[in-house]
Amino acid sequence: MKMRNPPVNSLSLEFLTELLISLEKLESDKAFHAIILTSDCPGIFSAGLDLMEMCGRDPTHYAEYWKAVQELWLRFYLSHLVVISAINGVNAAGGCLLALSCDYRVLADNPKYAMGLNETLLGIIAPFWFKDTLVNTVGHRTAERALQLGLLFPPAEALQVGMVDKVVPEDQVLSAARSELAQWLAIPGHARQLTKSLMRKPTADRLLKERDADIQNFVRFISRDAIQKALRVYLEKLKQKKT
Ligand SMILES: CC/C=C\C/C=C\C/C=C\CCC/C=C/C(=O)SCCNC(=O)CCNC(=O)[C@H](O)C(C)(C)COP(=O)(O)OP(=O)(O)OC[C@H]1O[C@@H](n2cnc3c(N)ncnc32)[C@H](O)[C@@H]1OP(=O)(O)O
Repeated sequence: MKMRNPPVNSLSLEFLTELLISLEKLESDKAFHAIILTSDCPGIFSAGLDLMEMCGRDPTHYAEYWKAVQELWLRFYLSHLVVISAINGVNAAGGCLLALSCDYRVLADNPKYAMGLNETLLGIIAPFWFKDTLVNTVGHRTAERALQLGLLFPPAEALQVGMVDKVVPEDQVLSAARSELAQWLAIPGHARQLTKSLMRKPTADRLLKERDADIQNFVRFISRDAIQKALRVYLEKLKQKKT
């Protein structure tokens, strides 16, 4: 699955919906057993959630958007397919969440390709299920520091803290993901799937039990004047970077 939403693969409502539909199609076709998730945007895996979806819109839109974000995470996190990410670019916040929801992560060795949950740098916070997904991957202490500081880890550090499983030269990221896949596909499918569910269901259930409350929290939080201002300032900084 090659993500293509130029220029930065931001996860707009439309793009989230496309990803969901693609995932559902693959999952319902018995011929498919695995996905390699990668990017078609040079140097960028994903810039995360689309800030334009969270800025200057009305509460109904925020609620619809957040429901789609939840849905995408739940579907990827609990997918019965083997999902491996071949991370071939910078990968921020919501994009990093997507990679963390995969079964295995290969990152291209380029110092520009940092990844992490950097929400605090924008003046927002990573929701509890983003946090849980990170804790499940790197452990509590590393997650606590990374989340508070909004750290984006370059490849060597991402490997060291366990955010990714392998770092390879840029031109080998897909072939490394394919080689890894062979090992996962050699395991009897039902045993692997049940084990994945055993490991992940408690985390997913936390959100499933509070889905509506989580949407309301998000809408309340993102609608605050101070948060809207912080997002506008961040977007402005991104634009000014060019001049
Ligand atoms: C008490 C509280 C209770 C409950 C709380 C409940 C909920 C919590 C609340 C909120 C949770 C929200 C969680 C949010 C998750 C996210 O994912 S936020 C997004 C974070 N992403 C980033 O910080 C990355 C930002 N982008 C970049 O750093 C860079 O763009 C890049 C390194 C990815 C690429 O750099 P360049 O190649 O140099 O490209 P440009 O920077 O010039 O960008 C091109 C173009 O794209 C626009 N853009 C970039 N990122 C985004 C984005 N995420 N969304 C929308 N648009 C983006 C950028 O502005 C440029 O636009 P133009 O200038 O060309 O118009």
